[in-house]
Amino acid sequence: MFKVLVSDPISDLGIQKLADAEDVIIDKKPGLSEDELVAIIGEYDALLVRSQTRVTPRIMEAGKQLKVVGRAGVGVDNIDLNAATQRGIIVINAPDGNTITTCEHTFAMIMAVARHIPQAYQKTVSGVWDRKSFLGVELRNKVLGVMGMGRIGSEVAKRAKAFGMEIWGYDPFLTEERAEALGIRLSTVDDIVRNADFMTVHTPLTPETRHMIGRNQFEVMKKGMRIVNCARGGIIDELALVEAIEQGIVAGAAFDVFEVEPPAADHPFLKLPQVIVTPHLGASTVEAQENVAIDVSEQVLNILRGKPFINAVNMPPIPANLLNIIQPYFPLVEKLGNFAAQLVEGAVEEITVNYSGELADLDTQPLTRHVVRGVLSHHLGSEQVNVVNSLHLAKERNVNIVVQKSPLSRDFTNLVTVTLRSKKEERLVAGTLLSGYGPRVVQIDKFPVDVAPEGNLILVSHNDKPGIIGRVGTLLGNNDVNIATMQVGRKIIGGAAIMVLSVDKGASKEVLAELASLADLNNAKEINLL
Ligand SMILES: NC(=O)c1ccc[n+]([C@@H]2O[C@H](COP(=O)([O-])OP(=O)(O)OC[C@H]3O[C@@H](n4cnc5c(N)ncnc54)[C@H](O)[C@@H]3O)[C@@H](O)[C@H]2O)c1
Ligand SMILES: O=C(O)[C@H](O)COP(=O)(O)O
Repeated sequence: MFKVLVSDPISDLGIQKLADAEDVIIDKKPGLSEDELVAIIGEYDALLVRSQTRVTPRIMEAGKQLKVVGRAGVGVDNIDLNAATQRGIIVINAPDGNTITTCEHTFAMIMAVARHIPQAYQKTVSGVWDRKSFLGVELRNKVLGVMGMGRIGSEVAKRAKAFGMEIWGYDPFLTEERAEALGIRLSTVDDIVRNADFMTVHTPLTPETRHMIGRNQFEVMKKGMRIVNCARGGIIDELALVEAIEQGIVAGAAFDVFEVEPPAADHPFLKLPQVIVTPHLGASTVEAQENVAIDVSEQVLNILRGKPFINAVNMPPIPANLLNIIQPYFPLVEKLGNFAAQLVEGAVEEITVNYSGELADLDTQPLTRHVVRGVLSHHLGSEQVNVVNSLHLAKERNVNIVVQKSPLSRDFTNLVTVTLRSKKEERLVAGTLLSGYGPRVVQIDKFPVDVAPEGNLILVSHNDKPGIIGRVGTLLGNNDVNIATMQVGRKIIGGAAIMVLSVDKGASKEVLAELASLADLNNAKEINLL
């Protein structure tokens, strides 16, 4: 049974599928402090949050069973991604579910700041009929600067065009072609602050975007600018904005998000009549909350059940078409890594993965993560290592990872070769996915073999001499070790050879030692690939 803790208010309808799953128990405990979370998180496999819960390193540390933190929304700045990656905790978000809702809120803010709607409402309900103080401006023919042309920024731009606005956009990934397709002008931050009548920010908060609109920008800003922030507090320097309002540079501002949330009671935004505020409501619609909760629940369920998932933010995304091709290789390559790790003597210093054949043309990084997981889990345990932290753990241990690609594969359509180098030796295991037969190990060191990488295997290195197979079989039989299959590989008659036996149950250390002491037998090793 998987236990899931929901620590923020998340749509009940959205998490219904998770709640209905027969292998999941959900506990809803919104509003817990960090200490309270630390005290209970140890019993949970998954944590579902919105933006309120700060998922700190302490919480991750205490979450000994925690496999996934699901963010029902976009921003993950409340989750310590480094701590999650180090512990192999997958962090996923729901990036698409609240795009339109947040775009619509942004537009509501643009309209409200253009027409003083909240201020006028307040005065009217207080009994004052004031038709003079709230002269607004039209949106038509005004320049709207959009910083960040991602999901929300692009939707805002589309709607602004319908209002007859001219859109100037800035985004490091915005190309001339895309700008043209969107019908907007590709600009810079400087162009926008100098020329726009309205400006709206839709970037994440990063070291680069923190205070991207600050004193320097306000100094050169077009007088009478109206500014909207429905993205993240801190993209616009709040104190510099207050100064710019007081100096008459900025005519109005609409903020949904703040550098510190909730803002202190004496925050100048709450006093200035030119500033309108909402309490981080950008994503707060019935539809968006259902969407993000459904998206995140589905992925959390996939992760808990060991199925493929999308939207992990602490590992690169795998496009669906690539995933379809490489997913069947995940178990194979992980087993190759694990096989090689059990073969090699001494601490692994380098893992070389060679992809040949059709795989060589693809992005193989997800496969490499699985290979490394297979290698490291031999010593660190499969619970400790997963595809999120495998590369990180290898780097931490100074294990060098080399990836090679050879488009031509002589005997197989696809071949993955894993070579492990330690101070003592270098060992190689290669495998392929054979249509109709599944994963096969087709080479061990220099010897061609054909072995299914599963269960208990005994690997014997010996000299190719008559009678060896019989002696090995008799010894194992006498010790109640039943041989299911046997493969012998050699390069030349009478030379060095290997024997790979799949056995129904593992052999004891004593039996392996006895095997190794047989005449013409050099080594016997058990490989466990359960
Ligand atoms: N107020 C809310 O409730 C609410 C709801 C949803 C999203 N958000 C926030 O809105 C923001 C945008 O969300 P999104 O879904 O559109 O994200 P997105 O990832 O689709 O878009 C962000 C864009 O910002 C761009 N960017 C990054 N650095 C930049 C820089 N220095 N200058 C200009 N552009 C830069 C990226 O290239 C990207 O295209 C995020 O901060 C998100 O957390 C807020
Ligand atoms: O990043 C987001 O998705 C928004 O900021 C929404 O946050 P919320 O889920 O706390 O409303």
